[in-house]
Amino acid sequence: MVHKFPDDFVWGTATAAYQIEGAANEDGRGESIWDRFSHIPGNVWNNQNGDVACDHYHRYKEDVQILKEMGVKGYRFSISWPRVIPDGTGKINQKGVDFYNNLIDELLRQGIQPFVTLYHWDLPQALQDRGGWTNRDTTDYFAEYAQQMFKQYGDRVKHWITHNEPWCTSFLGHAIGVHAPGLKDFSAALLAAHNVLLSHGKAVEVFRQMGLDGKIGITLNLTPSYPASNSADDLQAATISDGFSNRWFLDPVFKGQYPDDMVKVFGTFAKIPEIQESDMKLISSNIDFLGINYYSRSLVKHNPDAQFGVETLKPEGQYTDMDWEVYPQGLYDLLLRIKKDYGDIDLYITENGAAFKDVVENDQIDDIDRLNYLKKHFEKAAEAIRDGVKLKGYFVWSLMDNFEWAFGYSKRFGLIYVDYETQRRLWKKSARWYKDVIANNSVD
Ligand SMILES: OC[C@@H]1[C@@H](O)[C@H](O)[C@@H](O)c2[nH]c(CCc3ccccc3)c[n+]21
Repeated sequence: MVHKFPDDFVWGTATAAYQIEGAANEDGRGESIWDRFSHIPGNVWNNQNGDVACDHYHRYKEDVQILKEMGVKGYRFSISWPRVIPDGTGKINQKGVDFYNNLIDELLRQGIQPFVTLYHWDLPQALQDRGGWTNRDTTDYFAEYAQQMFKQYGDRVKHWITHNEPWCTSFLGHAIGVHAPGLKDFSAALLAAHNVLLSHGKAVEVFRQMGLDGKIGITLNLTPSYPASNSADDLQAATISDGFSNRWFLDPVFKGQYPDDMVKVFGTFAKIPEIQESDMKLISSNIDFLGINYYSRSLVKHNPDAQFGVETLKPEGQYTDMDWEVYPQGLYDLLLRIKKDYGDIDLYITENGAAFKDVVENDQIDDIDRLNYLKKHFEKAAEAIRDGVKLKGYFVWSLMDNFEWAFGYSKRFGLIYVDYETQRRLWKKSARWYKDVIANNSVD
């Protein structure tokens, strides 16, 4: 069966600064918390780091040429805050600003819409030294940074994403500790989450005050949670899992309040952040779209000995190289739920993709697992649109293989294979297939 997409559907690919740029110490770039974190032995697989990555800082024209050949309508990338404002506040680094000017101009020259993420986890280390996201002042530094970026690029960039995945910034970085800055303090994580959300609200306020034409939103990683049975205990476990993964961020952004059930759950063992009068109104400032990063689902059951009384299961089925279950139905269910529970707002899939082990033979990469993963998820997206969801675009994670955070370069998500020895880019089978999907604007 052929799944057709709307005429103006924005097919794209996504990347992030620290994962692809390299040039970590070049042209005045300041240190980020991921530079610091990745250089501490033990934090990243094989002690790898983003010093060079895909050398995109020097190869951006070649990479934009690949986007052009692929026929993408949009390209989602992030700005490295310490590359443009090395100390996080104050002085601008003109060479850093020029890099993104050149990238944006190159994209527009090729007829590709830039979708810009302001924060994709690479906080300037200078701000971390002052408390980072646990310091409320950082929300003002973020608003200052956002204002500078709107001023520099707002004439050409029409889609802005304030934050990529506040859940990861807060919980992976401050509670679990596997991401920068590597803290293991749940109260710090809740405070960081609040300040990240507040900084989002302050940036939206600045964007509106500047009267720019363009749209602004936020990207959340969302994981639909399913109960292992219909028992009251398992249903409650799924509700708690949904609260931790999704509603802790969706409710403030769209309803201007934290979910009561989760305040009670978290409050039994952690400090709920002080919330000032205007905070929730700012956090729930009207946005133009929601970016959704979807990868997989959670299947859960009640277990009194597990954290929050929730045990995550591993059902039979196919798994990616990240050990994430392949579950396309979760994308459909998630999209319909967002519309039902949070309103009929424009949605973009700002990330979806899969890591599988790639084998290169005669410069060919027959990544049929990745191709089939994407095909199944595209089909579910088409069904959601058919059933009334305002899905406006889809960005595949990722354009090319890149630095996969704590997994280093050991996990490949790219449509394009990167040979890190030579920096050669090779089209995988999935990239050629994606080119056809875009050209036909349909999946069959
Ligand atoms: O793990 C693949 C990608 C990352 O490379 C992106 O930078 C990041 O935005 C992103 N988010 C997710 C889903 C949330 C998640 C992140 C890290 C680890 C586990 C789950 C997957 N991904």
